[in-house]
Amino acid sequence: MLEIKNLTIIYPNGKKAVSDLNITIADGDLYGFIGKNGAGKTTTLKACLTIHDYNTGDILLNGVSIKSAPTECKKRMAYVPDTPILDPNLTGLQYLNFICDIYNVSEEKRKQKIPALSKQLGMNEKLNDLISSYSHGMKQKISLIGAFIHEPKLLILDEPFVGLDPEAFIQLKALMKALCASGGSVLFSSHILDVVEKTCNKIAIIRNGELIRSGETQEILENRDLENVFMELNGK
Ligand SMILES: Nc1ncnc2c1ncn2[C@@H]1O[C@H](COP(=O)(O)OP(=O)(O)OP(=O)(O)O)[C@@H](O)[C@H]1O
Repeated sequence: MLEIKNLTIIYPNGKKAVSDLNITIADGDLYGFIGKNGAGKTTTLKACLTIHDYNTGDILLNGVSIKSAPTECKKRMAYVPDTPILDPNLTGLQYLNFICDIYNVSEEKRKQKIPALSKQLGMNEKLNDLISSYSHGMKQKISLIGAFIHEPKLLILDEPFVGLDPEAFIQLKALMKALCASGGSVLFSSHILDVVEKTCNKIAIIRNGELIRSGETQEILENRDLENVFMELNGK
């Protein structure tokens, strides 16, 4: 379980990007995080990974502050940013083995998971190519494989569907659901409201750094579609 409690983040230039934010992601939750450009999604997600510091409030993973045990917490999480930064001089396979080394994934598990995930996301024939030769979507896919490969308890994804082809799009949704069904959880930001509405059991909506709605998808929708709810909550 991840608890974001009264989180406030102010950038050094004085910009308050996140203000007194509270979100709880329980085991099994597939949690969609939505808001307009600049609402504070990426800043919040990066804080969960200790990439960004926070001014007040706290973020707890299974009751432990990520600030007090950052390495332990990060071992249980995976993160794919909206634009993955990868070493262009590695092949896809070398990158995946590097990730497996960091997370202590056994040889046996690698042999099973690398081909399976690569096939699922359509990268099996590209693994021996250099990352420098990959398109944006391929970089996205290899990063996603690297995130799923060590079976994180919590997967955090920033705009994961951008740039994926339709098949990978469908497979990613299946992988996310499977992770949640096995007791893990996923928190992801997206501007694709249709996917959030149909995939997530919970949704949080942020505006100008403040949480304006969160909870069970069905309760938020109340028989409307998410586009209407989103527009209404944003005063449109
Ligand atoms: N390094 C920074 N220094 C100062 N302000 C920043 C910095 N990074 C982001 N911001 C500001 O913080 C606010 C939140 O930005 P953030 O990137 O978290 O938004 P977002 O919801 O992820 O947006 P998008 O949907 O466009 O990706 C914005 O007003 C943005 O301009």
